[in-house]
Amino acid sequence: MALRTIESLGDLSGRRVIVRCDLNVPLTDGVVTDDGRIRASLPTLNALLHRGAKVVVISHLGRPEGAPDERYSLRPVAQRLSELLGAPVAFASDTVGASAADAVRGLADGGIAVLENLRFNPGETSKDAAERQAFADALATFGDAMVSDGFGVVHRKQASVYELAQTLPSAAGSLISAETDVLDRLTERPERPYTVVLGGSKVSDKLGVIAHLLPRVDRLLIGGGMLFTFLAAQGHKVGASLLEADQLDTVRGYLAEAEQRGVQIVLPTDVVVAERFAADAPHSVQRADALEEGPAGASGLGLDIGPETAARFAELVASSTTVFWNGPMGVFEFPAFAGGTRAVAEALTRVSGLGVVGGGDSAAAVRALGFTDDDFGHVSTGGGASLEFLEGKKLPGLEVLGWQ
Ligand SMILES: Nc1ncnc2c1ncn2[C@@H]1O[C@H](COP(=O)(O)OP(=O)(O)O)[C@@H](O)[C@H]1O
Ligand SMILES: O=C(OP(=O)(O)O)[C@H](O)COP(=O)(O)O
Repeated sequence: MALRTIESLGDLSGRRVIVRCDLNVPLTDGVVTDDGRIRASLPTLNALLHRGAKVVVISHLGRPEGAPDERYSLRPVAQRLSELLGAPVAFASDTVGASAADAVRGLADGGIAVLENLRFNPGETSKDAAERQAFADALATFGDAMVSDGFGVVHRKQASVYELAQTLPSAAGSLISAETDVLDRLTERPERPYTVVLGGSKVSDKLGVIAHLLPRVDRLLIGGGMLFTFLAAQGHKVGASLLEADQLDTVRGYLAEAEQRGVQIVLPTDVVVAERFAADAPHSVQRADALEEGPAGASGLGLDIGPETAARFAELVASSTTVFWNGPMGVFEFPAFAGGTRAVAEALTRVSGLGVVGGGDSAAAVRALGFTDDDFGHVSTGGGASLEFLEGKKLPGLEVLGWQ
């Protein structure tokens, strides 16, 4: 069954419509540094505003732990949204309290408000379905209908993604429709060679998808934070680099299975190692199987794939017909550690078939490095969500909208 569309919700003029967006954008000192996910939300928001709906936007930002935390406030995001819409956007300083109720009550037809970060409330991410439902019920008092458009979060069974869509009449927005259309092409019959490139820092989330990707892909290139768990699994030292020590056996299992299936898992042969996590940290290129300790007893920190690896990855990406890439190859936010990410991004622009970059930080990375969305086959707003979609997994945030 296909996703329910906004049309299925009937006439929305004068009705309160809650829109679940993924406005989880990078911020530095309270300033939005990449507004890609806000821009991606505009088509649905504009469509609803033009129909005269009263639009109530909800989103998470970062991973606060169920309590207010000013560092993760959506206020700067509401400000940027207002600039992009060219219209005022009301902001509520809580999510289901008095400020939210006031903001929603004050909405005119065609007006819009953003409520504070959903994850300031423990019910949003609770493991307990009853707690999630109670939070969804509180949110539901602000809407007559709900549009789900936060593609980046459809793999999360969270109150605003799942229970809320069951509680109110609900439908998918145009971003979710567009994302599923493209990713479907990668799941059904990807043209081969099909390569997946993995990196980033959400290592434990992403190691899990490898088991399901192995039967589907021809090549898996491993960079970013997760490469060190692979190196450690092969018995190499990784200094103070990111490491999931309890995943070593699992990773050894992946390496054995890949060999059996004839899938190439390509690991870095060199790594850029820094003395500390800082833009100006002294650094050097080291062999991946012999990462040296840092000076004065300090352990070295692997912050990027090395130039030899970057060239190899670029060659393997550019010679593939279908590529999905999630997760920067290194700490691209620091220019000294952006080389691997730049090389893979450039190679992805040369893919003859479909080259997709997915993930909040990955999309931000390619834009920060000077690429535009038009340079790629598709830029997805979801990293983990795309990966789980490509695994063929049933995603709660899509199933609840009628997807099968
Ligand atoms: N070797 C590394 N060590 C620490 N962090 C890394 C490393 N490589 C990449 N990163 C970080 O990974 C982050 C992005 O990871 P992630 O959130 O998983 O990607 P996405 O949002 O695209 O799914 C970036 O902020 C980047 O600095
Ligand atoms: O940034 C996100 O995912 P991504 O890093 O996988 O692209 C989404 O906003 C989901 O956030 P979460 O991984 O904290 O649930």
